[in-house]
Amino acid sequence: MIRCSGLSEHILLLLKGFNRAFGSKRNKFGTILSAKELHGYYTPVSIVEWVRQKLVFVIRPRLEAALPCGAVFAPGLHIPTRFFQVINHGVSENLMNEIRNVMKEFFEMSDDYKQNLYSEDPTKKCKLITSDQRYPNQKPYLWRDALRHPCRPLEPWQQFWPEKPTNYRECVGNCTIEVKKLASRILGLIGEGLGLQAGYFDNELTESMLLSASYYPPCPEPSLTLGLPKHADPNIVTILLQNDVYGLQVLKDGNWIGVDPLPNAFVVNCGYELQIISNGRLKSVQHRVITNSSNARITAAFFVAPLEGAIIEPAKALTNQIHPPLFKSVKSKDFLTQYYASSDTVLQYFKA
Ligand SMILES: O=C(O)CCC(=O)C(=O)O
Ligand SMILES: [Fe+2]
Repeated sequence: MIRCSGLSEHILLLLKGFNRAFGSKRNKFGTILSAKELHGYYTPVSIVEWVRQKLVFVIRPRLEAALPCGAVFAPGLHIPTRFFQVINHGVSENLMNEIRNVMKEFFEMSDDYKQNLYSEDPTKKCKLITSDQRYPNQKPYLWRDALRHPCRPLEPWQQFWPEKPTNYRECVGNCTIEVKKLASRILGLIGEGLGLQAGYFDNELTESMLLSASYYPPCPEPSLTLGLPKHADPNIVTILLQNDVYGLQVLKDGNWIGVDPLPNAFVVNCGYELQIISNGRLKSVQHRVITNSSNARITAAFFVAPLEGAIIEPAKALTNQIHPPLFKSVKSKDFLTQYYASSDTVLQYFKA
């Protein structure tokens, strides 16, 4: 029987047993662990108080190119590594609330129901996973349940989505359509900023989408856990819906920077495959999720991704004698296989 990250005696004892091995400090947003602490799991190291800064660009009405997004991705400019949030993005507030509610209802359903969706089979595409099962082998302890399934193309997959809550399929289906439109607009701007032909991404490069909905319950020992460890996403772009609970952090110059939830905003970040296509001009940023002891955090990450057979390679328009391709061509499917084998070092395998 799974017990989805809800506290079991076992976990509580285990956590207490480690006696704050991270030795980390809290600020009002939860526990901040330094990069060094995370590399040396369980090794008490000096405490570094990370100052929380904003690393957030808000794209104002209708994502127009003249506004901050346009500036960030303007042609010819050095394009910095960025996470940004979009507001006024065209996805209705109602739909955003509905998806938050449906995810909350799903994760709060009985374990008996969720048991049917739970799987540890890495080849299974629609499944619920939980960190509970893997205690105590995780370093650090992860404190998250996640429901993952493809949501595009819709037809073959929708039948495997949860049947309950009863509006789950309709709500996620509608949200998928809207998020895809938003992703196309953002990628249109990114393409423009990179100097690519219009519609560069409107094809098999963005035809697939995976939903990963995460539930981070309150954790009695946030200093010993993470919701998600440090990682960078593999795909083209990720569009993330958060509830109002803080937890996402981005690694910038060795510091973890908090990404404040803005009401009804989506967080957008680029993945390694976009890094390859942009020939290194865009970077897939490392991020992680911290836990807190008082509020459940719920997010829905839509990973916009290529079809399995799509070829990922630096765009021809971005390479020449002065800027040779930095990466080899690779089928998206093979790239992902390598990512899941060694996510931190995956790009090294495809260096030209
Ligand atoms: O839940 C979050 O805030 C981030 C999720 C995430 O980074 C991921 O699923 O890759
Ligand atoms: Fe991520």
